[in-house]
Amino acid sequence: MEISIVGSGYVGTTVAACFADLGHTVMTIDIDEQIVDQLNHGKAPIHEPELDELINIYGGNQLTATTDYAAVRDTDITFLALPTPSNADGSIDTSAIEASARTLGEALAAKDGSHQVVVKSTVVPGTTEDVLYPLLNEAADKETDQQIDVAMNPEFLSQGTAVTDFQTPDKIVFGTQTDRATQLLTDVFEPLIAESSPAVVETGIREAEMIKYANNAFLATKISLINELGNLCKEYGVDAYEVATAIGLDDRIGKQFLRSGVGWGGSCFPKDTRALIAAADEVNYEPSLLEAAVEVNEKQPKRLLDLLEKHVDVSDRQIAVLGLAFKSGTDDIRGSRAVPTIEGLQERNADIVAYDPVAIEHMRETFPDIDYAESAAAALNGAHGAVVVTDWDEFSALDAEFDQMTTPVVVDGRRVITRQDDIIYEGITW
Ligand SMILES: NC(=O)c1ccc[n+]([C@@H]2O[C@H](COP(=O)([O-])OP(=O)(O)OC[C@H]3O[C@@H](n4cnc5c(N)ncnc54)[C@H](O)[C@@H]3O)[C@@H](O)[C@H]2O)c1
Ligand SMILES: O=c1ccn([C@@H]2O[C@H](COP(=O)(O)OP(=O)(O)O[C@H]3O[C@H](CO)[C@@H](O)[C@H](O)[C@H]3O)[C@@H](O)[C@H]2O)c(=O)[nH]1
Repeated sequence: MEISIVGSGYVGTTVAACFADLGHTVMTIDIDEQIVDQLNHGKAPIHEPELDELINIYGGNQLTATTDYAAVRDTDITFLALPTPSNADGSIDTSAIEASARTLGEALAAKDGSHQVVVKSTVVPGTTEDVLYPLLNEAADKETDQQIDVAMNPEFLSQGTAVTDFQTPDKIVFGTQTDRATQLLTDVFEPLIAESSPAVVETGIREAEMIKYANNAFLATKISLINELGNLCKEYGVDAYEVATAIGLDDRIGKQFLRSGVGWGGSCFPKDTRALIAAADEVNYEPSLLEAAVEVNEKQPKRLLDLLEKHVDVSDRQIAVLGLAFKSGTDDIRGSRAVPTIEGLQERNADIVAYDPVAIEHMRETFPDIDYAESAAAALNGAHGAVVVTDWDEFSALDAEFDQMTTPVVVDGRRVITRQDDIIYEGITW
């Protein structure tokens, strides 16, 4: 099929590459000329395992990029992968997706017949039908029988494993209002369904929008619950990871997302939990549990620093921050727990030396005035203490590097450090 995708960020680029790999011809549209240029030259604009290879194969041929929305007219279906960031009150800022819908509608005015638009962005229930549908159709100004149809197909990929997640999903959700939309989406995903047999959920548009938020709210709350239990375990001298492994054997609980630590970050959990809380406020519902999940999450970086301060006065002392990305496998620092950790260290007047294998350049934009090291070893050399914020594999291999610290105090927020002899080692929940 001929598919267009508007927005070439983490979701848009991954989906574009994977659709091309399924045999479709893909046209991507973005306002950022540099991204467009990179894609056309076979280069991935973001750091994501396996993506470079796919973009290298398809970029510039089966997958082409442009800034011109007119390109959508040559395609059968358009996916919107635009950002939906937080407003100050936590609600979603739909300005980018609304602006895009208007431009898309205007471009589709010159297309004969109807067109299928599918929202992949995370939007609160009602956005697709009540906001985007009218915008698209007002801009397109088509005959009644040629109205642009909308559908919602939420995305569940995780950064760092985006390509694999997209190629082997647990489920695919089609939120539609017409049989034609369901059929078109089935045609798009048919090769993937044949290959990996995911559950296919056919539902309404509002349900699809809510499924995405419910999914993320559940996972974020699950981590906050294990963090709360973990904090309690630590007080009792109990290893939270042993407890988590045992409770995870109960199928009703499940093994995944039970890694306690310095908390959840990323571009989705913080934004989506806040959006759901703000949406609840709109309908006068008080989401106490979600609010508590956020509260627990916000406290974890402080707990990490309190543990550090148990052993070392950080003021005017070199403190190593190991890991800046919000999780391993990505250079994304959005919502990273490294941000409040660094802020807390700054408030305590520490001399921060931070290291991450791929995310330093992004963090430098947020914290231009702290020092960055080229390796974990360099960050640890001479440090009075270290905090581990991201679960990069390479931190597990650290050993003699700790001997180069002035005082070897290591507070692990992710349970990745394996050397624990002859250093002062604290796990956040163990
Ligand atoms: N990042 C994830 O892991 C993930 C996973 C599932 C769902 N989501 C959701 O998907 C959506 C996109 O997220 P993302 O992380 O890919 O965002 P992103 O910020 O990485 O990418 C968005 C892209 O849209 C482009 N853009 C902005 N305005 C535009 C316009 N008017 N026309 C064309 N292009 C425009 C930007 O230049 C950028 O390249 C969000 O709603 C997010 O919540 C994200
Ligand atoms: O047991 C765990 C699992 C994760 N995390 C943290 O939780 C955050 C989010 O991790 P993860 O969910 O793996 O990454 P994301 O890329 O943010 O993916 C989430 O957000 C995406 C955007 O909505 C969804 O599509 C995915 O399904 C959902 O997992 C990270 O800071 C992790 O360190 C923990 O602390 N403990």
